[in-house]
Amino acid sequence: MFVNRRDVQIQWGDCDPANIVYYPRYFAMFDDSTSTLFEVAGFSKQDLVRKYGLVGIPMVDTRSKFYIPSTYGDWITIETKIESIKRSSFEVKHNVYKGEALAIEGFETRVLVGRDPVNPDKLKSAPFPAEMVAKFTGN
Ligand SMILES: CC(C)(COP(=O)(O)OP(=O)(O)OC[C@H]1O[C@@H](n2cnc3c(N)ncnc32)[C@H](O)[C@@H]1OP(=O)(O)O)[C@@H](O)C(=O)NCCC(=O)NCCSC(=O)c1ccc(O)cc1
Repeated sequence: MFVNRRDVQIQWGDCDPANIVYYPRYFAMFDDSTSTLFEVAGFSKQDLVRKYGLVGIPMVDTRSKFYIPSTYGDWITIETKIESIKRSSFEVKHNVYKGEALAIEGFETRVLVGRDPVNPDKLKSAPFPAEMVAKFTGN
């Protein structure tokens, strides 16, 4: 299974008056982590558009579980992987570590989409290309 890890330093502007990270900031970090996962796996946004004729990977379901708070100056490590792929939809898992400790779990269901051939103003789910499945899952 393909995994990407990135270290993120919490900034002053990420925090609320209680000096802990305001939770929507984690969702923005998770979005960056999913984009980075695709990029590092060799599927940049430009590749999705130009090579595969896709438009993007919109979110259809997401949630998180928060165990340990962080504040400005802290470093966290976000570990991201695709846990499963169906036809066009896939499950992304983010594990956030503070040192060795699991601080947050993030869950996403996303869908690979292209333009609807009938109405190009609309998005339409698209099957996962086999080479992308192989890279992310090892199958
Ligand atoms: C994504 C869609 C275009 C797919 O619609 P359709 O083309 O009609 O496909 P379907 O309804 O058949 O569903 C396709 C698959 O998604 C699955 N699906 C659809 N909705 C859901 C939900 N809510 N949960 C779980 N799975 C779902 C469905 O089971 C199908 O699975 P597969 O068997 O693996 O193919 C449509 O569901 C949609 O527009 N949903 C709203 C998406 C949205 O507004 N999200 C929030 C903002 S987008 C965003 O944040 C973003 C991030 C990154 C980007 O690059 C782009 C956008």
